[in-house]
Amino acid sequence: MNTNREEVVVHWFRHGLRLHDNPSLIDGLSECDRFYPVFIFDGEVAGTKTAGYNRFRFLLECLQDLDKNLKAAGTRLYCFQGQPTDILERLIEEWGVTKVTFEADPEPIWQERDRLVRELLDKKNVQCVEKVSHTLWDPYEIIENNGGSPPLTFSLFNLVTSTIGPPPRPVEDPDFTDISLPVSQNHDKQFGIPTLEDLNVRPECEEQNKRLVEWLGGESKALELLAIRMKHEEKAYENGYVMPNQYHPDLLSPPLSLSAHLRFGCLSVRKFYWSIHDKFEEVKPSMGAPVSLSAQLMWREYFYTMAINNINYDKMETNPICLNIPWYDNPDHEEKWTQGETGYPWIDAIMKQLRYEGWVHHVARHAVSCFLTRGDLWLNWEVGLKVFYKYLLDADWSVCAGNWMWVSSSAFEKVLQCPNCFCPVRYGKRMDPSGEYVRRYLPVLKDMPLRYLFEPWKAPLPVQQKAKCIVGVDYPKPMVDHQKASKECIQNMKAVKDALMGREIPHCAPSEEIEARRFSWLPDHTPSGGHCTANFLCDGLKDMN
Ligand SMILES: Cc1cc2nc3c(=O)[nH]c(=O)nc-3n(C[C@H](O)[C@H](O)[C@H](O)COP(=O)(O)OP(=O)(O)OC[C@H]3O[C@@H](n4cnc5c(N)ncnc54)[C@H](O)[C@@H]3O)c2cc1C
Repeated sequence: MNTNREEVVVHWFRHGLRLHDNPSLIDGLSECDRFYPVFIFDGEVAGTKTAGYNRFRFLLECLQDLDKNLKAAGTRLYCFQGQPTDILERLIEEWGVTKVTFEADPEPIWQERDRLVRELLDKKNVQCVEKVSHTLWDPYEIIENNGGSPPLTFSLFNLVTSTIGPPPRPVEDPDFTDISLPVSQNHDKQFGIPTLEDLNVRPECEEQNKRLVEWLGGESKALELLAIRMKHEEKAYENGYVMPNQYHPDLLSPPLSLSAHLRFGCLSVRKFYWSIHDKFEEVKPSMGAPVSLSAQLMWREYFYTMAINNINYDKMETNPICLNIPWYDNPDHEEKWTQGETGYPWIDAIMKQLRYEGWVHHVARHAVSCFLTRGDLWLNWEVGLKVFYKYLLDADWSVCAGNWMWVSSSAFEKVLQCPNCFCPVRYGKRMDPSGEYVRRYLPVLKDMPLRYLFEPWKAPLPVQQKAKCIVGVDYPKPMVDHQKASKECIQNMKAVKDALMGREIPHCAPSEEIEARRFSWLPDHTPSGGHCTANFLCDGLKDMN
């Protein structure tokens, strides 16, 4: 403890909305006399610039839960609105702040904000402590260990991280004892968490208020879900497989995903990683964890690392790792895709679930992103990215852009080698064999017989009449003919590929085909566990080589 001056610490929450495994918070509480936890709404923090209603609501739930947990520890969350430099400058004067701590925000879109804050703190002679805990490793350390640039392939990425060693284990829980935690009588009025109304955020559609699947933000919920998820993982390991959420895609049950909680940092990614690894060791002692055990978390890490020095990572034209593909410009098609009015029930159900609830399964994301880009509509992936940024609860600037570039063949694959696209009819039938998912999100088709559910335009008129759903009146006709559209896309892709022939492009890529198949979820099995011949794929470039 510094005996000469009172140590007054502000811990500035941005992401990392949790008390557990929070190294910068722990640092703030060590040698501290007076402590204030702060959150600043600056119009951008934690992705609020692009967030729609559901993600905003989720963020406020995270803050309410954080406030509740801080209250139990004897303090409260102090919320402000304004520019971080202005707010912090004011707090330095008013509270006599001597130290500011925060979790490093690894994405380049936050770098200018944090540079300005560091500059201010330096000028004011206030200590600044920033620690990495939103990712498993420090992305800069990975780049340094790869000779100064991000590893271009996923296998190289894994190799480099293995030379660094396993990620750090979670740190201890914070201890607030013997620290002055001032809270004013008027706290809620002065520093309370704003409501959605205060922030002028309203639902985009009425279904958002009667969601079928309830996603709740916050550390308490995240830890509860983690415990459920670990039981699910344990069962999978006992049955001889890993990555259960991907292995048996379940579109209907209550969600077991933690991606939104990871995105806001109300669950520590290191806690998740070590929970999985320790559980595997417990179930299969001395077997050695397979690489695939936490491969999904490694992809998250990979995309963060690839993006950290690339401010144009979410763009096509100015992004050095992204191929410039001459996509079509068709606002009418963009709108139909966005609204879930393509006339393909599998695609439309996914787009509705995305807008109503904010989360859709990985296979569903693949289906709609492939349909928008290289599969059918030949529209720029940036269009889809914007929609995902708005509606996805887990929308991460770098992870989302990375996945879009991948699916659209713009990066992260051996240049344009992806031979397949998904058939929006057969893929739907395969993933939703009972049709329950489509019926849940498209009630207009609830009485359509299963035989026609995924292609209702083929139903004879009396069948449509009986189902009270006339195609072209109650439900749209298909906006494109998939057979024709996908052939056109393949021709377009071939033209792009020919134009690139012989040019050396520094390109990010998976290590090999198995990995690409795993990433795209081109499975060997069906949701019900049976064998899958992958007949939902349309052959593409491989036929043309
Ligand atoms: C077009 C498109 C956009 C996507 N945008 C996002 C996004 O903005 N944010 C996001 O977290 N995921 C995104 N994903 C990846 C993936 O769909 C979700 O992470 C996954 O569906 C979350 O489900 P889960 O938690 O059950 O995954 P699990 O299989 O349980 O994986 C555990 C965690 O690993 C991470 N992860 C899993 N798959 C991926 C992946 N392909 N890339 C990077 N990280 C992954 C997530 O944090 C996830 O919670 C996107 C995928 C596609 C095809």
